[in-house]
Amino acid sequence: MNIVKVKDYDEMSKKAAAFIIEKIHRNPNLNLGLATGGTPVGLYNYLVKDHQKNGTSYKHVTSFNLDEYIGLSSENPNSYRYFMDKHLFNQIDIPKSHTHVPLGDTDDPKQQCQEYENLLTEHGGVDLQILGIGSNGHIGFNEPGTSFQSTTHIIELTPSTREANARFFDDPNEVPTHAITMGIASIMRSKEILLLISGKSKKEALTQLLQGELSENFPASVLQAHPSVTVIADDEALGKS
Ligand SMILES: O=P(O)(O)OC[C@H]1O[C@](O)(CO)[C@@H](O)[C@@H]1O
Repeated sequence: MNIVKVKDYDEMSKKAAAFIIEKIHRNPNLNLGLATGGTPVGLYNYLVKDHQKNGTSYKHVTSFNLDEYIGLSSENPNSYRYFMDKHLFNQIDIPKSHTHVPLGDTDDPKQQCQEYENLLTEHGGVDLQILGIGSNGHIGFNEPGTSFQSTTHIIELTPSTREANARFFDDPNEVPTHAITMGIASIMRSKEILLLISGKSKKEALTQLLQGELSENFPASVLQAHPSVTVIADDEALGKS
């Protein structure tokens, strides 16, 4: 794992944006894996600024998001489709038809998982996957105990994840109990991974990622076995401030 140490959230976001922009310039047809949550918001702001100022184009990029809450439609402001449209897709020139987020309000979530996994395979997989990490080590919504062999699947969110994500909802009881997430095996098939970690609340997770054993009880530990992972971590996550 290549560890890039930065001062703070802003520097992490800027570095991550530069990393992605360079990949898109090299390969305008990039298959880009995207994450939601608080961590990548600053990164997306920098991608938008760069698109407006320097004209980096996403016309030929295809995107795949990691996950979506079950039961939330794309019009629901808490859905990850809505989040992505708002923070990134509506502000750059990526064709909407090139953007993929699992459908959360489908009648058949199991079928949706299979279709999403097939879509990934049909497109030849993800070239560069952006990841955040939960305090309990989740990547995507793969909670502790998820099989390293898992492909896109339905997951029951842990109380700690629902509690952490309640900050985005008006009422904590509205946080969905289940989500569709790319599996660990789906994530591991990405050719390259960029993991962003910021803030004191992620310090233990980062320590465990770097020093802990490879275990399904800490999903992010699987990244130790991936050949091309870059981690951008700030001082607070590194325990330096
Ligand atoms: O960035 P946050 O909000 O701390 O969330 C951590 C991770 O958990 C998730 O919310 C679950 O998908 C991811 O989007 C994110 O990478």
